[in-house]
Amino acid sequence: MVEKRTPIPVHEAVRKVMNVPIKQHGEDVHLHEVYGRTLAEDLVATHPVPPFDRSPYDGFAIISSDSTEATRDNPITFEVIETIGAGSVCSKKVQSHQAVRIMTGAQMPEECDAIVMLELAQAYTNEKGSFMTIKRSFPSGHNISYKGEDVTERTVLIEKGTRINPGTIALLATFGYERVKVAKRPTVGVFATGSELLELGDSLEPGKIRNSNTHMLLAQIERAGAVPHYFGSLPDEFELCFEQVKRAASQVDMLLTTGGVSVGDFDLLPDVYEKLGASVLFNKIAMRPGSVTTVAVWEDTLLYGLSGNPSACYVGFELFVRPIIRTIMNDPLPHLPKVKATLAEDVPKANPFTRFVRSTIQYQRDQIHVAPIGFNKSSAVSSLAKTDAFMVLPGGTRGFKTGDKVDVLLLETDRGSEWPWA
Ligand SMILES: Nc1nc2c(c(=O)[nH]1)N[C@H]1C(S)=C(S)[C@@H](COP(=O)(O)OP(=O)(O)OC[C@H]3O[C@@H](n4cnc5c(N)ncnc54)[C@H](O)[C@@H]3O)O[C@H]1N2
Ligand code: MOO
Ligand SMILES: [Mg+2]
Repeated sequence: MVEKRTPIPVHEAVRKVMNVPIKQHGEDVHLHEVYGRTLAEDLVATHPVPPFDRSPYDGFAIISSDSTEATRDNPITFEVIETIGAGSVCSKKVQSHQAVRIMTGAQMPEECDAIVMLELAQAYTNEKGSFMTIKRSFPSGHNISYKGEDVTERTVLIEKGTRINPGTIALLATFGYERVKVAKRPTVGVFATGSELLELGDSLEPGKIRNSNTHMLLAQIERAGAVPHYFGSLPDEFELCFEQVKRAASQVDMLLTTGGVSVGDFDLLPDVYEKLGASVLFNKIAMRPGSVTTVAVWEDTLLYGLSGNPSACYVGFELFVRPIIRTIMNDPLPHLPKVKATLAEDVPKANPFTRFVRSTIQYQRDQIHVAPIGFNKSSAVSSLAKTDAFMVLPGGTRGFKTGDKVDVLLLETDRGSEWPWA
């Protein structure tokens, strides 16, 4: 008798996976290597930015009250006592009707409270020294970039779990972080299973196909931010699969296999999980593709039996593996982000299971349009190359029409979502 499996709803399957206890670790990494990683602790401002009042222009620093009477008909002259560029500080005490020639970024002389741009002053030198004349008044605070105007001390600037982008790196550098505490990336092992599989350099033979899934998965693992570890391909031989899976599982945080999880004579993963004594969370989900996706826990390792069918394998990864990787990396938004989009063409075929249609999105004026990509069977590999979103069509008997609003899960974005499931 073929084993009868009971499908569970997608959201329940995701919840079961998310409930598995995971361990989060941090590590110190050089600033030049943290792009794309996630912060393992809040980034707090250790000093104000800028750290001192400074000039935002090349100009003259003055005491503003000296300029009050200045007009076109009553120009006022200042003695220029020093010139300072960014990085230098004024060495003299500025007296009434004195000015300091100051460049952008240089610290304000203590006594001064306004900056006159070079263009608004007439500078000259004679035997008595250097001078400049202005023909209008400047209020106190004119053209000053104040200490702390960008960032005040002790503000939490970026929360733990944020993915580090170039802007984050600028901020980290501002506060002198040479090494940054980031979330340790989990290592995710990958095995292909299937006696039909050829490797990349092999020529086609009757009945055989090249293994595409594991190479795709290695890239999906990287896209999710984890470290892929490729263990190779296994033929459909039970003892070998059992030994190899057992050995590999103890070396990684998660182990993915593709193929061999359905009910066929050579689908060996269910028996591997049984012999290991792994606890199987589910082995059938009410979704297409990827209904056979199986997840088991063995010791501290999550074992994913992803489908051998390429599209099913791809979807299974994004729905069930990605959020765990992101969670291990402290991401508070570990799931694929969900948006509403307008269907750009009819999707007539109904299905009782929730469908994740490999799709492409287009931003048109104020709307997102979504269209399925070509051949959309579970076995399809061609449609994956152009996939940047999954259209989520709830199970039921009806098809969907052009113009319908549908849910879409976005794949090509760093920013995730909280819980996209109803
Ligand atoms: N009687 C039933 N048959 C099947 C059922 C079922 O419920 N009852 N489920 C079907 C569904 S749905 C799927 S999906 C597949 C899942 O099959 P498996 O996960 O067991 O995978 P395999 O049988 O090993 O292979 C399926 C298919 O994928 C190709 N494959 C496998 N590995 C790779 C790889 N690394 N790269 C590219 N392609 C791969 C393999 O050659 C097969 O064509 O089962 C249905 N059957
Ligand atoms: O697991 Mo299958 O992919 O639903 O066609
Ligand atoms: Mg099979």
